[in-house]
Amino acid sequence: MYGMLYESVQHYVQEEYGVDVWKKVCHIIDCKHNSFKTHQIYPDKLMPDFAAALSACSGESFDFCMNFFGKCFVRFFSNFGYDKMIRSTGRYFCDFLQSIDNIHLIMRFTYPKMKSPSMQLTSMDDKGAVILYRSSRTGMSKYLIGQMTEVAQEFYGLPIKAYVIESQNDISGGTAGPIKLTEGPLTVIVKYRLDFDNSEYMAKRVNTEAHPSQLKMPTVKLDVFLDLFPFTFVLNHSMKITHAGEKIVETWIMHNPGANLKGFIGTHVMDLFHCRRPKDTKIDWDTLIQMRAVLFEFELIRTGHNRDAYDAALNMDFENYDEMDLNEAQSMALTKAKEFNDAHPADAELTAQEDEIDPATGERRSSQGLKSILLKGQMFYIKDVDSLIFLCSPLIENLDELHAIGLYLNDLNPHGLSRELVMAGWQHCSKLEIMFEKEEQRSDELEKSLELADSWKRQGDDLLYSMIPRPIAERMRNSQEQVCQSFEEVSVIFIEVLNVYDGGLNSIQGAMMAVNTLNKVFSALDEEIISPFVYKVETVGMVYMAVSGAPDVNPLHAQHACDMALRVMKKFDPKEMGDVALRVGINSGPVVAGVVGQKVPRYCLFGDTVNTASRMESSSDPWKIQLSKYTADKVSELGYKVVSRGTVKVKGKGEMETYWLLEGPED
Ligand code: HEM
Ligand SMILES: Nc1nc2c(ncn2[C@@H]2O[C@H](COP(=O)(O)OP(=O)(O)OP(=O)(O)O)[C@@H](O)[C@H]2O)c(=O)[nH]1
Repeated sequence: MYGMLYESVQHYVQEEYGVDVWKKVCHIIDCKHNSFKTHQIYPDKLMPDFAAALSACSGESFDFCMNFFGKCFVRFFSNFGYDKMIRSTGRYFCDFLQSIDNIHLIMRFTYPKMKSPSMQLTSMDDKGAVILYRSSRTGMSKYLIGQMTEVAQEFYGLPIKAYVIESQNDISGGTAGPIKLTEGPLTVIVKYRLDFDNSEYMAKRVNTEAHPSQLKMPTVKLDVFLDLFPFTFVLNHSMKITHAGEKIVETWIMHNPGANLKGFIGTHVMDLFHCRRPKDTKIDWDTLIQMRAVLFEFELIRTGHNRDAYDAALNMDFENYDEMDLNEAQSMALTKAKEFNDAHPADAELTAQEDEIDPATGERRSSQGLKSILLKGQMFYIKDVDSLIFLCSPLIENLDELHAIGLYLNDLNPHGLSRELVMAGWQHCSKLEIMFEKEEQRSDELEKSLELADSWKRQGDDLLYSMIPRPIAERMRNSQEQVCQSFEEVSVIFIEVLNVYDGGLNSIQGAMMAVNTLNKVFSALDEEIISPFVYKVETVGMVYMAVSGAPDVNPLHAQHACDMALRVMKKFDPKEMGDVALRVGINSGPVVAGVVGQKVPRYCLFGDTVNTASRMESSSDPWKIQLSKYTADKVSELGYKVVSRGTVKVKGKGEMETYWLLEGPED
């Protein structure tokens, strides 16, 4: 179903129930769409699913929610100016009720893949009317009640009471069944009674029927009608075609090469046509008499198509002909007809061919993959001949379709609007195509720039998170607050790379070498940073600083710091490092952490714990891990092997008892 219907639901649920309820509804049905595009098609089942979810959130019934959604749609489509179209259907609500089908028909250019429902006004009286609704969707019957109620109130100031009097295949509640194109559409039929004050409209109708001008008109010969409407046909009580306009007969011959020219007149209408709209209508005298106010669409059944064959067939009698007299085109027509009948023996008697609906486009496609002609019009009863005449025009959307049917503009009656429709459709389509292409291009460009923005954002985030821990950065982004946090206890690790710079080489070469070595070692250390257990704080010169227990509080910070130090030592083989060596120091204790600086902001740690950890490193030995007593005590209880180094004179700290970390509990 087109996104416009879901846009209206999202808009008004948010407006009337709040954004949080809408989010909850989407969460309940696991709807991933943040918004809906008007002209994009979404699954039908979303509508009843939204209703069921809103019913669960609001406590209203499912039917109430579907009814509410129908009202939302009517309020919403005014944004597109469609309200003008509703108001222009007629003075009275009944005029509107007779035009709903036509509204959808007109909309088919804007919504080319629409599978719209059909609605017929089957009877009316002073106190209201009866509407017959047909759809290939289940679960929408209360949606329509909401729409009709809102249109009556909004556009006609008319309170109505609408209720279902009969229904087939409709389910209120639960999820709409999918439209099963392969097994033929599931047909939902619902008959509604609409109670409202219809007396004024009925009074007006009576006047119209008895209007003096109607009574004085002289009778008109049927041929005049058939000239004025060359695609028209006349039906008798048994639904056989008794008369027909010349263009419809010509088109029928063209589309049915080899058919008996006399096969059109006298044949049952349903042997020659499919009734496309209203869907699944029983074609018999009583029904058509009742539905004279309804717009019908009949599609000509075709068994093939060949313009030349048509020309030839026009001048030959397939019943009796002499092979010798045939001209080239006629023998081709004959051959074509024979080939076709041989290839389609079942179709030879012109049985109705089940044209598929192409699921992708929703278009009518006959077996030859070409379009069939669609006639749209109304049934009128002609008392003088006690027959029904189907006054119609071909519904042709554009020049391509006109050609595909084998017709020309001159075949269309000039006084009708068919020609304008074709040209407008063609211009409209070509304009629409241009607009759609532009729109498509714009949305592709938008898609690309969004992707680019996304990747820049990711790169920016990666850069930011390399300077500031992600949770801190997100806190700062959300609240713009300056982040400064104290931690009761963390473990700070300092690792220094010794003898990187070889003074023997000239300064540039030596520096290049140093940078390469440093980069290799620091990258290897980066691999041992396992978030959220250990966080890299910074590198200053040859010194690499990390912390466990901040920004993510972690009671096992001492173990994680020691584990990282032990992993680092195992990562390097002193024999392969030449003069280069590593020296590690760890200390635990309280720190304050915060982001400092506007340009290139840094996440820094402050406090004596840091200074002491640095001293543990600077007073350590190459390839050794020196722990403060506090850290050593914490980890030795957990199986880590430490050995006292005795007391060490530490700058700024005086005499300190320190420990070497030898191995972890698993080593
Ligand atoms: C005037 C503007 C209108 C527009 C542009 C419009 C357009 C549409 C569209 C695009 C759909 C979705 C069909 C699909 O995706 O296959 C739809 C469905 C529907 N429309 Fe309209 N419509 C309009 C007026 C109305 C009115 C006034 C009514 C009834 C009072 C109505 C009754 C329905 C119903 C019941 C459906 C649900 C589909 C179904 O039951 O199968 N529409 N319409
Ligand atoms: N990389 C790094 N080193 C730090 C940090 N805080 C303290 N240190 C080092 O820890 C050592 C001890 O710091 P302090 O006790 O303040 O001594 P200082 O007088 O500032 O520094 P010295 O000149 O080394 O004595 C110093 O070598 C500092 O450079 C820090 O946030 N990052």
